[in-house]
Amino acid sequence: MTKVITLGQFIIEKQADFPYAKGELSRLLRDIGIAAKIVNREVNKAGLVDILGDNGTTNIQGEGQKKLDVYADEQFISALRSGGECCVVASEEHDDCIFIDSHVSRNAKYIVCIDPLDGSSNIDVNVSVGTIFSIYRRTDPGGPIRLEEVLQKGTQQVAAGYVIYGSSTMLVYTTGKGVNGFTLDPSIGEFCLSHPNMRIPLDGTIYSINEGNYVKFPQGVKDYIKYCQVEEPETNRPFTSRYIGSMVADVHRNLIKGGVFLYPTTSSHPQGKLRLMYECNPLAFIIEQAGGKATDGWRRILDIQPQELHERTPIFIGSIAMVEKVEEFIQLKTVAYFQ
Ligand SMILES: O=P(O)(O)OC[C@H]1O[C@](O)(COP(=O)(O)O)[C@@H](O)[C@@H]1O
Ligand SMILES: [Mg+2]
Ligand SMILES: [Mg+2]
Repeated sequence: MTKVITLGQFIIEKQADFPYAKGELSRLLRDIGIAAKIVNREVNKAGLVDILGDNGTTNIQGEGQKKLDVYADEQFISALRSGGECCVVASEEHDDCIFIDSHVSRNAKYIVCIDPLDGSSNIDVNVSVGTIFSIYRRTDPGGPIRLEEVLQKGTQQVAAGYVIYGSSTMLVYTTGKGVNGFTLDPSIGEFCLSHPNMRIPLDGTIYSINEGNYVKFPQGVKDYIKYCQVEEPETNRPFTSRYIGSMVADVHRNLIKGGVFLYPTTSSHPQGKLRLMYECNPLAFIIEQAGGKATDGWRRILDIQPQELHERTPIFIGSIAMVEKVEEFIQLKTVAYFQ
């Protein structure tokens, strides 16, 4: 009988890795786990409760908010507010930071950036969706919180993770010492360690991009897609195209099977579509910790200095060999173009 290790037990156990830890980060991860269970409960019965469809509101991205976007946002913020370890939340669903000034969190030193519900276009059609979170420590504890303390580079993350609400519900996270995955066992209501020390294959045969935008892509990306589709058995090509349309689910698949997820600039999204602070940085931290790579075609995602809360970036993330091939095409094309 394999020993069941719950998320709570694992977090406490791993706390020993951090000599100065006082349990605050552990409690913060616990709070996120609790909110994930509550959101999971609604996702699982979405068709039976009034949680499908549009909320009739728009967020700062100009995107229509889904009822589940708003519900998930409320659950995570309320768990972080009552948990007491978080002093400010930056959420996809709020224009500005939410400063948590409750008596329990007065001395809280953690900052959470969150995409409460990722893959909104898949909510109503019962396809995997997720939650993505990124955690930073305050840089100037004691003083009034300033936006600069939120706009830290991805390299400064102390933890990051995602929840995937799919055929099973999993929580995958890192604190900079490897990546571990936990599956929710509904019979005991606990996330249990199911994927210890996750490693992404160095190479793969899956490419993941919304080819419907092909005409809008930079030439280098178009050339890479053509490269993937060439018949050449020695290099396992043509590769397999897989695109779920929920970043969490596409990146999770590639983490397990190998592959590359691409969301480049397009003529409709000249900066890229996906958000640096609560989509790209946390997933880049996880994939790097699992032995993969994440870039914007030129720079390491984690080295980008954020300027705004909701700024976007192009992203190429996954197996090292595949991401480096994408970079080759992007940089080659660009260099040739300017000569
Ligand atoms: O429909 P597109 O343009 O392919 O975009 C899909 C991408 O947009 C997203 O849905 C954006 O995230 P949100 O759903 O959190 O806004 C990603 O999960 C996904 O990878
Ligand atoms: Mg998202
Ligand atoms: Mg979202």
